[in-house]
Amino acid sequence: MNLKQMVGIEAAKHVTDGMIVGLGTGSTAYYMVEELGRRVKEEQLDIIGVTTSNATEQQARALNIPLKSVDEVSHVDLTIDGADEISSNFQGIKGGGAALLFEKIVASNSNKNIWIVDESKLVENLGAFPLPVEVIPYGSQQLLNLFEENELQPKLRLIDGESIKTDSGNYIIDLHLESIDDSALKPLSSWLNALPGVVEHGLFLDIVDTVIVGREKGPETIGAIRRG
Ligand SMILES: O=C(CO)[C@H](O)[C@H](O)COP(=O)(O)O
Repeated sequence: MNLKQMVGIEAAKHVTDGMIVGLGTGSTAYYMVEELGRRVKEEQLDIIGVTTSNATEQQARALNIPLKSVDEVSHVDLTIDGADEISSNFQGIKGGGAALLFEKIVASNSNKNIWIVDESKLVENLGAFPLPVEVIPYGSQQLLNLFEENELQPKLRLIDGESIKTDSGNYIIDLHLESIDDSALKPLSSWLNALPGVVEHGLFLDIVDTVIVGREKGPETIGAIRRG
């Protein structure tokens, strides 16, 4: 079993009958969704899933996990998702899979958030992983120019030479920050949120409660972290 599968299965143990569960996106969350699908089928686990991307929705539908949109539920009990980097203060970068907008909406409406990662995702300070910023196409060149002026080394994310489109039809600009001190995260988040054309960014601050880390010797659960 690989480390992503190990943490996916471990996290699924936190899901119990009657829960409304946010289903994350990515290669680690994939295993958690597979395990929930297995439990729905084999153990008649009674849950409602709220997906965070078209890809996860497709996977969950194929597994016959009952689904509702985030707008059809009163709350989400628990969301389980992957992450790209987690700092020593449990702040995170997400969006490597370009699903950050729906992921943040679902996470922000969840009573509890668990992130599942292999140990390579744990860092002292965020920033080695490029920070994704979701922007609407109109005016995106102006945002690229602004980020360039601010020495954030922006790169429009491309696939086969074309701008990738998120599930909402937006572009992703990746910022290359190298290392961001935790004290600079909130000002950076506020600055990005205030820019016209920016829809969302991949800084997930004070959101996670528990992290399950895949280590060679077995899964390790760390946290619980109180939201700020
Ligand atoms: O934020 C995400 C998608 O937008 C993913 O959760 C993140 O990129 C981690 O993915 P993986 O588990 O494949 O490493």
